[in-house]
Amino acid sequence: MNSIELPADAELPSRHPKAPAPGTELPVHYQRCFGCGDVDAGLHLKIRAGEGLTVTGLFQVTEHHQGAPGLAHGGLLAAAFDETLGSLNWLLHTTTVTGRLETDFRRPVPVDSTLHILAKVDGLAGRKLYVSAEGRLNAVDGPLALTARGLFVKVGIEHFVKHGRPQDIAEAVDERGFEVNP
Ligand SMILES: CCCCCCCC/C=C\CCCCCCCC(=O)SCCNC(=O)CCNC(=O)[C@H](O)C(C)(C)COP(=O)(O)OP(=O)(O)OC[C@H]1O[C@@H](n2cnc3c(N)ncnc32)[C@H](O)[C@@H]1OP(=O)(O)O
Repeated sequence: MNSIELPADAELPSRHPKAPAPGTELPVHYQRCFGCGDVDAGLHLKIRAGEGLTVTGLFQVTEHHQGAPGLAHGGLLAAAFDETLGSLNWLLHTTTVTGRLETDFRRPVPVDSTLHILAKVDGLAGRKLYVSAEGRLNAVDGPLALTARGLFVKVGIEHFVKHGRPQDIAEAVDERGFEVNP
């Protein structure tokens, strides 16, 4: 498939009336999520609702996240973007999964950096949610390290029930009654 281009018929969706207020730290959507959950080797992302259709993510890069010596692994950086972009769901009260994610690595990210990620919704066309993000080193206006564009696709809860491992689905149901955006 081709690069992600916002189609001409895409529209900016509305912020859901019950979206978390700007500045609110978003809840963990699933305790065993690699991106935001309580997973030893996970990313432990802290994500907050922003103004409008934006969220901000903080990724503290540790020695456990290396690819090259002293530098963050590119796949983990892409994962941090995937999670932060996915969290835009909280603002729309939708459930989407990543269809396509393009990541541009513009500057190395050293261990001990804090990556400041700003993600936004660019448009919705049918089930396709177009999103983008940038990541800066150590400050919201720090050096630009990564940019990304994503295409997320709306799915129903049955997507997870059908494809997920049964014991994990059961655990997720116990955790939050399968309410995606309570
Ligand atoms: C208790 C748990 C509940 C969880 C709830 C979460 C919400 C909570 C809030 C916050 C959480 C944040 C969590 C973020 C975590 C990070 C996100 C992830 O890691 S997601 C996992 C990785 N992704 C996948 O596993 C998808 C695997 N792929 C699929 O399942 C399918 O391919 C899917 C659903 C993406 C599409 O399949 P189709 O059969 O439903 O639909 P078709 O017709 O193929 O696509 C729909 C449209 O999208 C386009 N499309 C699909 N994939 C595309 C691609 N790769 N590139 C371009 N276009 C694509 C198609 O061309 C089509 O477009 P046209 O409507 O015809 O115009």
